[in-house]
Amino acid sequence: MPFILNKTDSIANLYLADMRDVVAQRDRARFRRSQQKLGAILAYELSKTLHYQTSEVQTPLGICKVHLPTQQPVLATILRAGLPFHQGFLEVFEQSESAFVTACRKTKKSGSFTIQVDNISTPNLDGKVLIMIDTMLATGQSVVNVCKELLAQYDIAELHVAAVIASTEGIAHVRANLPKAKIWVCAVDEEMTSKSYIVPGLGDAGDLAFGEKV
Ligand SMILES: O=c1cc[nH]c(=O)[nH]1
Repeated sequence: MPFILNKTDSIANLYLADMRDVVAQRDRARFRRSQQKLGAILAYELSKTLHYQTSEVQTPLGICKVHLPTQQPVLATILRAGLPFHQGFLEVFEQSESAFVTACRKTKKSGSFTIQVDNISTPNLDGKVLIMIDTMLATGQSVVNVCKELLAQYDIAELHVAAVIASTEGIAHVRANLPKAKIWVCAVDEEMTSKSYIVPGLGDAGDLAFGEKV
């Protein structure tokens, strides 16, 4: 089962409502900030499932036993929409390495499309925990295609997929194609338009954060 943040009431509901609000969205700095905050909150929730080991810290007054993560996950995102969400994760996993992906839609005459992964810039992922961060998990095709390429190249220890809003179809696609991935989302919406925008969703996350693309 995916982890769904808004199943429990918290202040995070406010940031998500802000991202969805057609008037508040006119302020793109606010839109990016809300997304960043949700990234940090989801990263904190996810951190509870990582591996920890006991260690010792010398304080000015003595030695304190602490329980620390054994590694920080690698944070991967798909340009450009995922950048503010990725930044939120990076605020929590401050020492993480990052991977960046460029991908684009190849639309057919019928209106359907496939996702072409153009480039992946990544550190070595062997033995690492990877979090694939994508703001809107709509069809799930981009995330699945990128993760499959990475899984074919590296022996990834643990795979997580994180999104602000996911469609039910996107979640089903990830679960069917990446059965070992753990899914982390802030909310799930039921519907999609014929152009694969999530409904009610929030619109085009990349355009809202960075300006309308031509
Ligand atoms: O609703 C959607 C779906 C994909 N990408 C977006 O930015 N919004």
